[in-house]
Amino acid sequence: MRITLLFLFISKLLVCQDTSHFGERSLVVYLSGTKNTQVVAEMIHDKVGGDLVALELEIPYPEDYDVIVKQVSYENANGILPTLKTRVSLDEYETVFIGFPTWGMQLPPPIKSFLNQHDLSGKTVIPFNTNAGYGVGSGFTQINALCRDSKVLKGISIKGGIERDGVFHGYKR
Ligand SMILES: Cc1cc2nc3c(=O)[nH]c(=O)nc-3n(C[C@H](O)[C@H](O)[C@H](O)COP(=O)(O)O)c2cc1C
Repeated sequence: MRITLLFLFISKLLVCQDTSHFGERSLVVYLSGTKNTQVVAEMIHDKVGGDLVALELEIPYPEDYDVIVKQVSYENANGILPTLKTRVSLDEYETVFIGFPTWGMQLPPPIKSFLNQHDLSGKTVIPFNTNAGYGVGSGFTQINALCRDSKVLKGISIKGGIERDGVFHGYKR
């Protein structure tokens, strides 16, 4: 059932786009703590090809949900951009799909790090999101603001796990 819904979701995402130029020059880059966003990223990658990259941090977030929430809140309040372990060269890509979970009703700090460190100007950016049922929050608006010189297409958001309540569709931290 869940897989069927995800297929419908990906189809909807791609039907909304002009897919004629997707292919070897596409990148699907994502952040995922408990694999919900990862599953969606893998499905998009299966459809469009190109490369698939998971963002990893130099210092991973702690295991405990409440501790992560506090850390993320502190990072957001103080403009802290966590250091990424993952290095990506975007030169060869025309289209970049960017996947992220909603954290504190906004973009997770590691996605802000990625957008801060990479030049996406002139590229087509397609955001996608999973969340616990409260939606993408300001995530897509923030992507638009951080990718002013890109062509940002309409993103799609889907309900994933509810980590706060111990509901995991991917895996438990
Ligand atoms: C630090 C943190 C903050 C979160 N904040 C929200 C939120 O504000 N709204 C929401 O709907 N879900 C929130 N979630 C839940 C995740 O968005 C949801 O479980 C998502 O599917 C996780 O994706 P992932 O498995 O790819 O990490 C939060 C999760 C974490 C870890």
